[in-house]
Amino acid sequence: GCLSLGMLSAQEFHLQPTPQVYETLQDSIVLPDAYRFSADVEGAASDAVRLLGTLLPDHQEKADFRITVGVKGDKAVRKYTRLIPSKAEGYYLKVGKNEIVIAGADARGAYYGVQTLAQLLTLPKLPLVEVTDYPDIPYRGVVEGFYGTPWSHEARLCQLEFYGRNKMNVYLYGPKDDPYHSTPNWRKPYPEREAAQLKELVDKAKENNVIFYWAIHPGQDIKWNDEDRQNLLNKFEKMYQLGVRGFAVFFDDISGEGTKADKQADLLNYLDDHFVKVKGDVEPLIMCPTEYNKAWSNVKGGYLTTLGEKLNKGIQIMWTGNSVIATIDRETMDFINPLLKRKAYIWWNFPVSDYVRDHLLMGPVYGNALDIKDEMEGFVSNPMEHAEASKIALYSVADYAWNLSDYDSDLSWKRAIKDLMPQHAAYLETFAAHNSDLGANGHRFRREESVALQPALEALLSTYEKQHIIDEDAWRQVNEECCKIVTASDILSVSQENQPFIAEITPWLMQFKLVGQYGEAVLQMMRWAVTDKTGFETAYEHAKSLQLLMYKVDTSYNQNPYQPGIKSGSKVLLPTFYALFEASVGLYNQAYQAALDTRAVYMPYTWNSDVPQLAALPVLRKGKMGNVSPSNEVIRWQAGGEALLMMDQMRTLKSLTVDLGIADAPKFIRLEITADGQRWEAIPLQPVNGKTRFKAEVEGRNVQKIRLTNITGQEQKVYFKQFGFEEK
Ligand SMILES: CCCCCN1[C@H](CO)[C@@H](O)[C@@H](O)[C@@H]1CC(=O)NC
Repeated sequence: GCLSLGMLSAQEFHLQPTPQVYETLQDSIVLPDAYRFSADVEGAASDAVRLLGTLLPDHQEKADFRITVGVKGDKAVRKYTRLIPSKAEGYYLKVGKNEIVIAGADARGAYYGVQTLAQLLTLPKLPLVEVTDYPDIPYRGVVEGFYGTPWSHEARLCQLEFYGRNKMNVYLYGPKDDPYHSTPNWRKPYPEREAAQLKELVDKAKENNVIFYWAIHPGQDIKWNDEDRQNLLNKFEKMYQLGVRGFAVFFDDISGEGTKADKQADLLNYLDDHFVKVKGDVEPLIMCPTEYNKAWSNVKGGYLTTLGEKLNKGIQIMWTGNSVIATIDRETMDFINPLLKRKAYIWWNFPVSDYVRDHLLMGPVYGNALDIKDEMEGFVSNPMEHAEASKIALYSVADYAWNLSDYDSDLSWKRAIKDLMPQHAAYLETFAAHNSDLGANGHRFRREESVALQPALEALLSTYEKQHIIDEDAWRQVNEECCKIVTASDILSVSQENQPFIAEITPWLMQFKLVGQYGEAVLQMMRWAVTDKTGFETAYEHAKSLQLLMYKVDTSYNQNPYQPGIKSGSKVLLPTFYALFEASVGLYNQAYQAALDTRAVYMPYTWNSDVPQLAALPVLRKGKMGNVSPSNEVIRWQAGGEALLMMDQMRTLKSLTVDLGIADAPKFIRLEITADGQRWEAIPLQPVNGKTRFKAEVEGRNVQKIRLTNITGQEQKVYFKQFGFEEK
């Protein structure tokens, strides 16, 4: 089941999202167990009344305490009319000595007033308050629009409850890898089971006052003809019969015919005129353009202006910002709104991680401007495929979109963590603080990481590298944090507080613990590098073993074909420990005339050669790929000269490529592999591109070593352009 709201103490209590106006008197009441109730239960406040019913005991006619719930215009709240904000989804909430009043500007406003009361009721005593509240951004929520494993049905049900509690009113169903959402099966109705699940989601959304939008992604193969127009109408009709009352058409990430603005506009206007307007009880249509960010748009080409001019005014148009992954500011909105001739509906690509799948994005939501509440029609977040882990960011997106000017990213982040795991919040904060950056990525979008520890890490490293001395205060802080990391990882990994969440992050918890232990070992190495030879050597062995353990986690879990593996503390923490490892080994080697391997990152591959110019080339590993860094000089490869690539253990290969810059390499260089280090087998080099690149057929072969030998009996001049392989 989904998580219920944790009990918070009064002083750390904070309403979520932050209300526009919140007055609290220093007094509080104990809610009586009997109260008189007045509301138009059949009226617009029915959702609010139902939710209230789950929070309070049944009411009784004869009682002094009065609870009133209504929507502007209802008799029950007539006398509060001027206190109700005249803003969509606004509400007035009062907790007085003898009464509670919840008066909504509309149905959802009344519901949100009860959600706020629900939070107040988690306090030990109910404070006397007056809240006048409403959302800055009309549409706030989530677009499940990522590539990767779509969220499970259970995860979605939990999400919808979370949105209700956090006053998010939008969930857009659009998982890129759902075959019935996108090409080629968008024309087909959902099979029985999926249809039933969607209906359940629609009902759950309604229960939580969330508009469930079903999105279709037809652009890759849509034909601009009556047949496909009818196919789309039919599919929408099917979804309408399942209860869907919100529809979207996504034209993102497509190519070809489907990208034409005028055709897209005609289709959408048709759907608007012949479906949305005909039904009468369907939300305004949402569309995602093909040019959905500034970097990918060509204003002169007229795509955006065509949409802006042609699309019916009521249709909402999505936008991700100045690039696919970007924070949103005034300049962003000043660019796009005039082109669309309406306020853009922001599709914010965070915390989506489908382009950095080996990283979790658990850090604060920051960087979006606080002064643009009047420039956006909507603000929805595209999350990670990890539903529970995404809640930290989503909590803050809800906070931001409801009340921009009061938004505080760090306070919101801390509250999000407490909301997700009230009991183990401190441990989760340790984990989230160091698992927030994306690593290098094609979108060049980065996030801060290990912010609180950074000064100590920097002090420790610079002092040690420059003066070979230990900054004791920094050393202590870092050591304390490493200890917290190890503790937090273990406690979280067995926490029963939110098991679906722990299941999502377990591989990262394993890695995070190893990072903490590695830090501890490296700190010991620093301590003993020149003072305790055996102590250092033990710590060194331990650090090396931890490097191998981290490598094993990184190559065993989450082996997706995009960004395989499990990265943790990847931006600041681990790189600092690597640097301290190398520095301390350097000091030790100097102090004891030793030659310990200073390489910090576990490397399963070793390269050496008796060809002088080849010997020094570094070997690199990325996931399952290994390659020797190319050389851009002419290599004088002596007769019989060899180059050897050795694995730390037997490994199964998938492919191997060689390019020596000469077309007849097979005549000069023999390539051999061995599984046991004794028996070698020559593998023919087959031309790949008819030029100088060759591949060796090694698919499925178990290999311990790979050898390249100059068999011509005389020196050869070649280029070492490529020597790479991929493990299975
Ligand atoms: C080639 C696709 C690049 C951009 C794709 N972005 C997201 C980030 O990876 C991905 O989740 C996909 O759904 C989304 C498309 C998008 O941003 N649409 C407005």
